[in-house]
Amino acid sequence: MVIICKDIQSVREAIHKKKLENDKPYYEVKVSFVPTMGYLHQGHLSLVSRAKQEGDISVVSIFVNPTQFNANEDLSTYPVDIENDTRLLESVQTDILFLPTPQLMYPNEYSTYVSVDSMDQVLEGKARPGHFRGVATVVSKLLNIVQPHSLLIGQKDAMQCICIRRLVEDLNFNTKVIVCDTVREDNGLAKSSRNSYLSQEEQKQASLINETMNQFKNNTQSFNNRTEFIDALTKEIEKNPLMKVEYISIASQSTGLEINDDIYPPPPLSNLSLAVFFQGEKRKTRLIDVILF
Ligand SMILES: Nc1ncnc2c1ncn2[C@@H]1O[C@H](COP(=O)(O)OP(=O)(O)OP(=O)(O)O)[C@@H](O)[C@H]1O
Ligand SMILES: CC(C)(CO)[C@@H](O)C(=O)[O-]
Ligand code: BAL
Repeated sequence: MVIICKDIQSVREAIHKKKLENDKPYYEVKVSFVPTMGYLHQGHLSLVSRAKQEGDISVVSIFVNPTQFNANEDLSTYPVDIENDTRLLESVQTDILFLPTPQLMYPNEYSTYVSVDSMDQVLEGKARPGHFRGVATVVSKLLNIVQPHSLLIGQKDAMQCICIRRLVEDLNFNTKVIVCDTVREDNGLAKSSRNSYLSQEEQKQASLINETMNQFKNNTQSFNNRTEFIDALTKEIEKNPLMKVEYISIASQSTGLEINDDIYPPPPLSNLSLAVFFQGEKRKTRLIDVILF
């Protein structure tokens, strides 16, 4: 059974007890941590499986972090299903689930924020002002609470990975950051909690995003420069009238900053990432994806 902890003291005690119960000497027992916003899917579970390989105690948090949402984003409607999440976490033998409330994480007098300044320059940071400040703040708090040896995050959120790596290095957290591959549907659509906003038919249409990204990545020689590449990819995706490209980025995998215009084709291992608004029948959904050149 997964141990469910709703406050900071109890999650620290649960980790301490698990360390004592382990056959290894206390200071050799390793804790792996997977922070999430819940409504779990196979992408999240792949991180937990990796966490179990990396450490002796697996801790997952579910917290829909208000500070990383803008006023016009979907904080109030973000999908929640703690019962099903708990079942899924038990199916992969998670040891501890931390379930804080907004009031616990941000009490009334709360006033400290962590900003990774370089994230203001990356396209995802410009598109979501304040978002990475919220991510960096909550991840710092969670790392201080759980004090894990390793932190497992998903490559799908490529700019978030850059933000968290920078944060961990700059603030000397004693934690190894492990970035895990994106888990996809059979048709290539990256698994995401927000896919639940789309119908099955809409998800099928959304899978064209990844298919088109891969086609373009394999055809860089058909374009003279990066502007032509990005314009053509935008046009191709927007052939579907339900899809509107927010941005397409060709960026360094380590900084998230755009690769210089005169460097074309993009160097191996740079990121091709994007955000697309999908106007579904029920609502508009912001989808992101990333592949490597
Ligand atoms: N398809 C996926 N494959 C691997 N990891 C993933 C995938 N989707 C999300 N993750 C990772 O799981 C962690 C928690 O993410 P989160 O709870 O926001 O899920 P999400 O599906 O990305 O949600 P959203 O739809 O809101 O973007 C993050 O490190 C994220 O990168
Ligand atoms: C890392 C994270 C849990 C911080 O709230 C969130 O941004 C997410 O789920 O990717
Ligand atoms: N996985 C990303 C969380 C967010 O979009 O806020």
